[in-house]
Amino acid sequence: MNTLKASRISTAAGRFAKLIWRPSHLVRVHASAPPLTRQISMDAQSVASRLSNSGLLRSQGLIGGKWVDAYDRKTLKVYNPATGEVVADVSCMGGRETNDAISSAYDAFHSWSKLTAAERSRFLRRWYDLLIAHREELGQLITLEQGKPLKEALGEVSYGAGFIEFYAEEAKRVYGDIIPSPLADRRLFVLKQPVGVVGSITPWNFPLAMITRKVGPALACGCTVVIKPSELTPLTALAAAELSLQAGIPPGVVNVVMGNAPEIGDSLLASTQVRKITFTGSTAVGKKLMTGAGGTVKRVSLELGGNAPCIVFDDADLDVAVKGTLAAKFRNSGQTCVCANRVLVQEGIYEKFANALSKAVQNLQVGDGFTEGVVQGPLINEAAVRKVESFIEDAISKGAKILHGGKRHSLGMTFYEPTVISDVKSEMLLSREEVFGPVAPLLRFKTEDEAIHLANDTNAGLAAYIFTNNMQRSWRVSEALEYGLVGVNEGIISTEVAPFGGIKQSGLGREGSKYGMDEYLEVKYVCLGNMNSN
Ligand SMILES: NC(=O)c1ccc[n+]([C@@H]2O[C@H](COP(=O)([O-])OP(=O)(O)OC[C@H]3O[C@@H](n4cnc5c(N)ncnc54)[C@H](O)[C@@H]3O)[C@@H](O)[C@H]2O)c1
Ligand SMILES: O=CCCC(=O)O
Repeated sequence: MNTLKASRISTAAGRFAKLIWRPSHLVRVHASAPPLTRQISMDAQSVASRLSNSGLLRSQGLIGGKWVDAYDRKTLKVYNPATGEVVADVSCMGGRETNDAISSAYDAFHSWSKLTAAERSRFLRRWYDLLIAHREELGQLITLEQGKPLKEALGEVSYGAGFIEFYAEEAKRVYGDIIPSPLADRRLFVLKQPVGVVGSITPWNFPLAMITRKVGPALACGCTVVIKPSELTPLTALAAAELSLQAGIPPGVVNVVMGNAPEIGDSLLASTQVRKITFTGSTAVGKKLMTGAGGTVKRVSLELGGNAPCIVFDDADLDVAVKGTLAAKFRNSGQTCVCANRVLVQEGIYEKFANALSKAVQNLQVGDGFTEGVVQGPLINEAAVRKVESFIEDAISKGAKILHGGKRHSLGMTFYEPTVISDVKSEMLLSREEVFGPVAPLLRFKTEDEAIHLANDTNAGLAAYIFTNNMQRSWRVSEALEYGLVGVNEGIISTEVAPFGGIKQSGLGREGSKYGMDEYLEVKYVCLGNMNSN
């Protein structure tokens, strides 16, 4: 049995919370409440049995406030990627269950949207409190089905719950407008109203936060939701949904279906009752959904893949650049959409930076996310490892050199060695596509203009990072980068209070912050005429 130290975080001071990544973990730190530390001991099996006793290990879908099996009783298996063991059999649903979930959400919309903002806010706040009260179980569940180290998983729970807290507050700030009328006998108003039923489709890499980032603002605005989590990681979504019921959120406001993804997606797209699709995942699936939404002219928000450049200039502080790159690249074993995908290094600092990064990467401990000290978990599945292998083979065949790692880890399963690879060129797969694994490819550049050109030479436009001590350069380059998010001398920039989203083929719309509310609101213009009559 492993002994593990988990950081426990107070629920106070949420607004001042920020995400940080230390080589050893990702946690959300609260300004006024230092984390307490306590010992917990566990292995995957004892975690599963404890979760089962807590009532949070659910295996059925949630439709209209009831836990239901797939109508044909089919199930699908959820695996622990660190061990290959089956964690649970969950309902494998399809179109019929999705249609019922949509009807439940549609019925619930009429009453939920009519609550006062303060009432919806209180429901969300109670949900947030429960997510935080069950932080440890939720963190364990994330590690169990997704594989990330427990400390990172606990960080995700705080981050994910933060969206519910933030939007509990934001619910009360949906303001309309009064427009000065061009005609004396008219008054012009703008109302903001909820979009309606929202279909929310999410990936496996952040099993909680990618859901709460959508559902928080949707519920705050008065919308109801049908959630379709990834089939690889449905357990966290189901546990969060169970807590939404415990928070008193009325039946039908939150529904969860999972199983046959294309069938569920098609039902959501075809329904005229679903007024919006919000999707986080690959660009390929996002494009399909965007096309499909055209049939019923639904609103669409898309958070898609990235190809983040991390630019290290000669004038950067070497330690800051190495620490920031390590954080931006190796968080969740390289499996985040904002992970640095290409590290562009100016020629004057290239050798020093390559050596320092390789040295730092040697210290990243790989293993089961429940083992103390582990900072790199397994990749999600065999296909993910094969993708990394093929990208490395492609790069080596075209002249790149491995500085550290470069192969499967001796632990087997889907563990891959944290890798630094130099002499990467822009025509290699590592530069063209998202590797989604623990590989830092180093590319050399000479001038600022060349770095900007290389960085923008992609269809993606999600996150970019710059390391420089020159203030003017940091402004110039931030403005020139065709990306939705830019980190300057910082490798972890996500927080619920700031807008998150991409441009170009990385997506449409923003999540988090006050801007995240607009995605779930319609603007209605009301003209009040004949004002001069008695
Ligand atoms: N921009 C962001 O905020 C963000 C965040 C996390 C992940 N991502 C991206 O997600 C990708 C990794 O996640 P993934 O492998 O789960 O992506 P994916 O596109 O394969 O799957 C995402 C979700 O879509 C569902 N899906 C697949 N086919 C579908 C269909 N035809 N109709 C409806 N739903 C369908 C999946 O079951 C899953 O729930 C990466 O490209 C990553 O960059 C982006
Ligand atoms: O993988 C995408 C989300 C990562 C984040 O929110 O920082």
